[in-house]
Amino acid sequence: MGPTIILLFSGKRKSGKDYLTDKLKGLLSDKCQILKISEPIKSHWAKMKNLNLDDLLSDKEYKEQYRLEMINWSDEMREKDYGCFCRTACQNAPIKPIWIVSDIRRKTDIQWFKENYGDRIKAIRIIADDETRRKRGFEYKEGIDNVTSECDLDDYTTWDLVVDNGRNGKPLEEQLNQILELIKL
Ligand SMILES: Nc1ncnc2c1ncn2[C@@H]1O[C@H](COP(=O)(O)OP(=O)(O)O)[C@@H](O)[C@H]1O
Ligand SMILES: C[C@@](O)(CCOP(=O)(O)OP(=O)(O)O)CC(=O)O
Repeated sequence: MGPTIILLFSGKRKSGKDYLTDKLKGLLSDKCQILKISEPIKSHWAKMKNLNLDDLLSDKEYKEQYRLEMINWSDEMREKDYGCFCRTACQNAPIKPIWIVSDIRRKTDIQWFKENYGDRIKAIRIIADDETRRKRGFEYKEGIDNVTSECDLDDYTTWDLVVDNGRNGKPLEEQLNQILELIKL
């Protein structure tokens, strides 16, 4: 059976993917499950390097030390099987009416979900101005912020919804209601 709708969230570092999806989870409660494509990547890295997985999964600075090597390793894996991390994230997920995937980063992520879940998916882009991102702790890094991991969806145009979570954004409640409207369609 699987979920009836899958919300795919994409956005640059510190745009607010985890923030908004956590708030959404608070509204949808046990009708939804948050999935992270980065979870299997970070689990592998935590095991390989004996790292703290909870800290890797948090928004702490800790994960930034390992981001580049996780990007490079995971890109090598995707070369062989572009949906490997999407598949792992989904196969471990409990079946709920709504899945929220909080960290879509590549066109191949969207491609895999379209191939496997068809018209049940809704793609949502979260944007935030650089000043706001910087206030949230973002620092531009060459080799991180100018590569596929952060840029592959910059030219993707067929979003079901774009949410501005920056200084020009609507109040949080309005942002969340826009997303909930997608679920009703
Ligand atoms: N609208 C907002 N209001 C207040 N704090 C926010 C908002 N959006 C994001 N944040 C905070 O900014 C930081 C980065 O947000 P996060 O969701 O972790 O970004 P991302 O997952 O896109 O990297 C977090 O500390 C989060 O709590
Ligand atoms: C190797 C990664 O999966 C690490 C992703 O870590 P997070 O999902 O924690 O990133 P942000 O929340 O945007 O800061 C990125 C990738 O290219 O797959």
